[in-house]
Amino acid sequence: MEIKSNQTSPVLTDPAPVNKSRLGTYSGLLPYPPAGATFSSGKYVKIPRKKPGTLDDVRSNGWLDAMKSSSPPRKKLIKDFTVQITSDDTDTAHLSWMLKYPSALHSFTQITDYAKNKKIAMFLDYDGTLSPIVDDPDCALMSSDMRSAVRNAAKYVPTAIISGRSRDKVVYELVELRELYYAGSHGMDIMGPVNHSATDDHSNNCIIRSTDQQDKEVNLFQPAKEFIPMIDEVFRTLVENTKGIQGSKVENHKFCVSVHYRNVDEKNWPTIAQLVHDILKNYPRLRLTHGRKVLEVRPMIDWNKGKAVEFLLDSLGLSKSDDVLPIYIGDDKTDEDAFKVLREKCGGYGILVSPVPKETKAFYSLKDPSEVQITSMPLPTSILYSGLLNLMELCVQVMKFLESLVRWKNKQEGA
Ligand SMILES: O=P(O)(O)OC[C@H]1O[C@H](O[C@H]2O[C@H](CO)[C@@H](O)[C@H](O)[C@H]2O)[C@H](O)[C@@H](O)[C@@H]1O
Repeated sequence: MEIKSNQTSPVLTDPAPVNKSRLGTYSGLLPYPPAGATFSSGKYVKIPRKKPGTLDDVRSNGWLDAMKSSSPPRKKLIKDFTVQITSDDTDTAHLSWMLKYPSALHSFTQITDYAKNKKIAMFLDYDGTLSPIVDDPDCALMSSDMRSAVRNAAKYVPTAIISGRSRDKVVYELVELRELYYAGSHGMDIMGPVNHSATDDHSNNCIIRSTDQQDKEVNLFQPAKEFIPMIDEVFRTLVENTKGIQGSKVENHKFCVSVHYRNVDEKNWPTIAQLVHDILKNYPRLRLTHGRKVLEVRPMIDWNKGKAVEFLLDSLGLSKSDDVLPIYIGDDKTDEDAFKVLREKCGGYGILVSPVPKETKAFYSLKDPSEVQITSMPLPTSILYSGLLNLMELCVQVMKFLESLVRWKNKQEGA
């Protein structure tokens, strides 16, 4: 991947035709459909509001369906999961899914055989991968064992965390490991290594040469920098307007905003969806994506976790060789962009962390292995146990994978 020196921005920040000359072509960026709008610079209380829409808006554009399918409510999942595991149909469906996306742990030898004589680069998502999905996003902590596993992996292979959260939150509050590279806000805020052989990267105005806390030279890449005031404005509007919706939570990730509805009564989902929809009408340069019980508002730029992987591989000097094996572990829709890049462009492996079969661009999967144990328990106990296991076990599998990798690397280097 090359950064062209004659460009001012790698990002499609303004789709209006008059600004086309500002559009960069970072790694073949393609424009999003024109939105033809300008930045609103007013304070959130002064935003000229378009007429609020009707709930039909969010029904007809599919938002509600996407919200309902964005990870089933935990109790329902556990119940279905527990009841269904005795069913032959589910077993068959699951087995055929596992044939398509085999367990990364069971296939570990196959992976390492392929990795022999290659440089591995490890990319990890945070929520649902390194920490279990919990009701309160502020309580999604990674265990100290997981932290050690990630730290050890980073001793052997360059390791980066690519999260939807703000980079600062992930680095300073959640992960706290200085030896990693980080991309926050779904890849729109990257702190990565300086690739001295890439001579022209610093001429791109989205890249700022900086130093990290250990005074190490780093590159800061923020392709949506000009959206910061807009995102802040939308954040404050959303906080204000969702005040009355019990259980809702809005997070500001600097380059994107998350509107959580995990703890909102399902009968109020249409209201929260419509509210976000109405606000977005005032910001045609922002778009919405769906995560796990979360609506994510982000700039309409052609940048995602997949592009972030490409950018980091390039920064690491690992983008142009066949002897590189990038591995990406993630659980969410936004991770699919990275799985796709690995599968189609980088010759790497995506690993999907999921308790249920899902369509994915990943190559391998990591799934809760505890279902066999819990069938033998009486139903209420099994529901309780599977709840606890479900929360923790997926992350434990990720940890086991990282530990296996470290043991293998260790052995290789000792050999
Ligand atoms: O890319 P990620 O690191 O996976 O971040 C995606 C979102 O993760 C967080 O929300 C999700 O996890 C929460 C804690 O388990 C959960 O309560 C929520 O329902 C999930 O959507 C984070 O709070 C979001 O801002 C991220 O976008």
